[in-house]
Amino acid sequence: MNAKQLAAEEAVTHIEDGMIVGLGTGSTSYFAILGLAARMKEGLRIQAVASSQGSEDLARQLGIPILPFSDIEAIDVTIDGADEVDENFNLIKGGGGALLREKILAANSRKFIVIVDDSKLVRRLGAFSLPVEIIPFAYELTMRNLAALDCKPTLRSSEGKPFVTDNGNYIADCAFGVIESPAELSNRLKSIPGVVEHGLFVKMTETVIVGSGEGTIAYL
Ligand SMILES: O=C[C@H](O)[C@H](O)[C@H](O)COP(=O)(O)O
Repeated sequence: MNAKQLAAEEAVTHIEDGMIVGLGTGSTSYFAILGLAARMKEGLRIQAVASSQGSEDLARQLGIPILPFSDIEAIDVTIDGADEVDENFNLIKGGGGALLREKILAANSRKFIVIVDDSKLVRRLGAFSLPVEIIPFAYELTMRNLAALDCKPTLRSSEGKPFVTDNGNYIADCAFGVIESPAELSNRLKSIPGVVEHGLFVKMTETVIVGSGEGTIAYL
């Protein structure tokens, strides 16, 4: 079993009958969705909400019931991956472009479990370019304002065209280098008109499960 799958399958053991589960996005969350479906075959009863169309489609294919958001008050547990995790449990997310919906789910969850392989652990965030979701209107100006925060923004592209998120927006991948203060940068990013959301998750989780290539699982 690979490191991502190890972490994902451990996270799935936290899920109990009757829970509403938030489904993350990405290659690690993929294993969590598979693990939930496997536990449902053994009798677990859950309902889910998804952080991307891709995760929703996968869950439906596997028979996991998806609820409309109008039907829920809160999410019991969300399980999701991350691109970087620092020693204070701050995260960079959005490598797959799903950061906005992921952050909405995480912010509305009683428990947010982060699952990663050990390559994602860093002392300080920033080696991974920070994904920032921006609206397409005048995106060139928004990217100039991002650059003024002392980063190098690159418009994410896919097959020669701008990558478009599930929300119809663009992603600017911002190379900051070491991020000294994630909380301060978060506020500065959110004050730029045109920025919808960014991939810094500051103090949003208390549970990080790490799988390693050696087959071990650790709780941070
Ligand atoms: O937008 C994507 C998400 O934030 C992912 O959870 C993150 O990029 C980690 O992805 P993976 O599990 O594929 O490394």
